[in-house]
Amino acid sequence: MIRPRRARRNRAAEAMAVGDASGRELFGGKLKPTWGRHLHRGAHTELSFLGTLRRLPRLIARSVRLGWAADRIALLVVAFAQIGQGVTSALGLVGTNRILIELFNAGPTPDRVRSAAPALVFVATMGVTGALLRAASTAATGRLEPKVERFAEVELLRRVMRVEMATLEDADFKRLLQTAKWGTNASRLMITYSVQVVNALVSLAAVGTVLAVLHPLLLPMMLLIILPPGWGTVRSARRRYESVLAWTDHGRQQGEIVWALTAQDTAQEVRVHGAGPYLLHHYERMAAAAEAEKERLAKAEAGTDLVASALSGVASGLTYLTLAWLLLSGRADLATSGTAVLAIRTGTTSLAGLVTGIQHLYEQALFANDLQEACAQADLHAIPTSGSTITAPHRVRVKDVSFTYPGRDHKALDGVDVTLTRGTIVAFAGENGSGKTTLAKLIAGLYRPESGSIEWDGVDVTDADRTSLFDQVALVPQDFVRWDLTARANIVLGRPDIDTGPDEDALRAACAYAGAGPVVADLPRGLDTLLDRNYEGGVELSGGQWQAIALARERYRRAPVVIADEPTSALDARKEIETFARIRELVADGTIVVLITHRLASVQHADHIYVLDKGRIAEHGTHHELMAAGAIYADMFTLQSDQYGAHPTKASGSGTIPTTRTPADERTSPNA
Ligand SMILES: Nc1ncnc2c1ncn2[C@@H]1O[C@H](COP(=O)(O)OP(=O)(O)OP(=O)(O)O)[C@@H](O)[C@H]1O
Repeated sequence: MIRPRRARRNRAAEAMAVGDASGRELFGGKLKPTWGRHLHRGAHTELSFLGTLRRLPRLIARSVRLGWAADRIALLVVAFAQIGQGVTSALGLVGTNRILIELFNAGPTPDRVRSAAPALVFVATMGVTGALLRAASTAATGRLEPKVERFAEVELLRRVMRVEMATLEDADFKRLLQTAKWGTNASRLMITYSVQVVNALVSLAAVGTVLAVLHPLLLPMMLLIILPPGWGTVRSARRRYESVLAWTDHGRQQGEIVWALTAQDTAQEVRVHGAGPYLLHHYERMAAAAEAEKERLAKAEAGTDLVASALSGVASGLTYLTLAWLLLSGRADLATSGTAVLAIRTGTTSLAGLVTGIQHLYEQALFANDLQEACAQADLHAIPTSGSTITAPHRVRVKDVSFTYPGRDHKALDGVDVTLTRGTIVAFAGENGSGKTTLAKLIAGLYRPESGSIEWDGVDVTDADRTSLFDQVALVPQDFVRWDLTARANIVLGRPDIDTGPDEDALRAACAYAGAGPVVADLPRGLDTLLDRNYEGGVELSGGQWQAIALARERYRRAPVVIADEPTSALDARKEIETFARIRELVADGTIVVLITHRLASVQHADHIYVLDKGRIAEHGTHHELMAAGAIYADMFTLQSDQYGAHPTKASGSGTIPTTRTPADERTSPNA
């Protein structure tokens, strides 16, 4: 049964309304990302054909600049080959015209063919030259494109690597960076589309010149015939993009549901709470809507194509009628008309290439602009690499420092004063979120104080060459990196040396120090084992084993300031005690150790303890002094030791977890 048209339309509208309702219920509407390659997708559809044309010179100039920076020779070859192709194409048409003139002359056929022969050879030569130039252009473009992409990518990476942490955490910069990453591919595509556009322009110029020379009326005629298909191409392309965009927004919602139904994170609730059938029900409604939307837009596109083809056909008919009139009225000869038909066909193909080329070029340029903007922003917020040089410090002073994270309204640090002295352990204690890690990051030079100053032997960090500061610091951060690389690379990344490669002796010593020896010995390929089980031959380490590797990395770095933030959180009791003992040994050679841990049994051996509370230093002193004060630290310590069934008196301060005695212990332990 054939349904009436209106009924079919209603069915599609109904399916879309139902799908939209599902989308609104689950996601509040269509999912339009504000990042990445989706941001500018289809942006050219908002631009008129003339608007795009106006932007053309700037877009081409941009590609030329990129190409020039990446590979000048390849760029020159492409330019030469493109112009050459235009010239050969024009000369080919002139030659064709000559052949036709000779062939349409009066006289016996063999004579006419003979006199057309030189022109035939000439046209063939132009054809071969054009083919050679096309090949040269293809080869040079193939060489240029990846270089442009690499050039753009390396430019971005080099800058982002050096940007201040605070900038990296800024929401606007993050968004810009997401889109800019697509700019590297866009830079390559800009070359492709620029070549396409230049090729079409040169070809159109060549055809136009030949036609104008043949007969003044032929040039406007060519415009008449090529404009309708040009308009049709713009409209069709716009429709296609709209279709893709509409489908993509629906598809994205479906993608989210597919993920939710198959992911491990959601598996429990999908099963126990009955979330599975509910989500699948909405998935099916959305799928039906997406299909209806696709169908509707496909029909609209077909209609546009039909109108464009009809217009093009009418224009062609008019043009051929005009040609016939020129011919019959003696205003043009048969050879000129034949050449004009050939030229117009070439011109039509070129125009279609020009239109799509410009559209793509414009879209890619938006991504490339973001890349340029991200590079400029990164330069603006780059970590300074000039200024006073910082060397192994005797004293680091944090003076009245305050700091607020980007996008946060409360201070993470508020008027903090801390002193670190050579050959001592300084511990930061305090509740979760009190500011310990933030303070350590500021000391490591990862953030700049909002107010106050941090001085390394009197040199204000703000005026210093920050790379020289980083050189003095080794980190065992709370969230240390588990590089998906070999065990060797994981340790060597503590102080990578591009020129000399890994120091094997130091590597072994670092493993021994960190207790990573048995971990490495158990690995199938020892230090060369890949620590990523997603790949063949790769293994996954336990949390404690990873922590040993991170500690080995810190040791391999051998820096005069060591910042250890919860360095034993994943270790068992024995390894924890051993690790703290080794960390304490570091001070013997003058190292400054900043220790952050909630395990107060280990903190008690520090030379000085700073207790943070809501971003402020609430109290500080030795373990003994703080226990005697009977405030925050004493409460925390007593709470922890109570868990082990021991009740140290506030003044005695002896922990229940046995520790190894070190020179630092001798200086600070109340039991010494
Ligand atoms: N990258 C960040 N961006 C925004 N806010 C942050 C960031 N890191 C920490 N904060 C906030 O700054 C404050 C201090 O955090 P910090 O990590 O320094 O505390 P902490 O004492 O080390 O905590 P914990 O004991 O849990 O490790 C907290 O309010 C935290 O939410």
